[in-house]
Amino acid sequence: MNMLTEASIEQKLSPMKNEPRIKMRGDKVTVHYGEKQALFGVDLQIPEHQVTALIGPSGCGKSTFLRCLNRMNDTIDGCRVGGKVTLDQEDVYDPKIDVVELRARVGMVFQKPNPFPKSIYENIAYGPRIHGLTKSKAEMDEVVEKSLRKAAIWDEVKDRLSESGTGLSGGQQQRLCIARAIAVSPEVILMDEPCSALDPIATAKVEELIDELRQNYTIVIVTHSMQQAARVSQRTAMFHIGYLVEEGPTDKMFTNPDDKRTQDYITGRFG
Ligand SMILES: Nc1ncnc2c1ncn2[C@@H]1O[C@H](COP(=O)(O)OP(=O)(O)OP(=O)(O)O)[C@@H](O)[C@H]1O
Repeated sequence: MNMLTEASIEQKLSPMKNEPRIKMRGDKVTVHYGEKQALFGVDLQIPEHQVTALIGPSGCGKSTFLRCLNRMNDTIDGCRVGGKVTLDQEDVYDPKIDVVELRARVGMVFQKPNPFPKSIYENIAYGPRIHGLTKSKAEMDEVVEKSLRKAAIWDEVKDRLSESGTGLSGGQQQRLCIARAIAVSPEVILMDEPCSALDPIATAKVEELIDELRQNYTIVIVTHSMQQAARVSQRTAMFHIGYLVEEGPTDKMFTNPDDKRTQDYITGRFG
């Protein structure tokens, strides 16, 4: 009889050494908006504790795919998602899934900073409060401070926590929104062109922050900036008219892509 040793079982079950664990996975993902099909059978793995950049010409389906990962497409009338999306191997479209809890585990930062018209403190405290994550004012103070520190904005706002979040600069507002996403202890953070409304200095700060955040979180970012994808991501996925063209390590995608469409896009020949 062929006896499997403990070591060989371990080898079969665990991923190859140095290979990151796969945090999320899209399997033959399709999306329709009414009659119009926007995604065609997208297979994409999102490795844990890495930044995955989604690139491709306007309208190719990057944001649509991003929104499949935390079911934000559910909020769009007439939008239907097919195929499978998993988070830690759990089907996120399973009817048993609590969507509010899913969106706390898979948080989102949008293109335009969108703080609530409330104090800086309340912007952060709101999520932990509705999810019942803290038991006392002292605990909440700690969550607020930690989240703002992790989003690299604590020093700029610590003396004005009761002032409105909307009074901050655009770059500060975006870091506030990142702090708000962090406050509910997400595992994955989705970012849809998070720097497109920011100036180069604020952009550099947010990019630096993304790099620090990946130690604790898995990040998926949609970006139109090839320089940004190259600077912040470890993996890049190239989309074109609803199809995933190719994906791989960012340095390979930018120096030696397999597909001519990727080559043309990253060198600015189309898009
Ligand atoms: N709410 C919607 N209703 C109908 N069609 C939509 C909707 N959102 C997106 N689409 C269509 O789906 C396709 C993919 O759009 P999506 O926004 O995902 O592309 P994108 O690659 O993120 O584009 P961009 O880079 O311009 O933001 C496009 O043809 C778009 O017109």
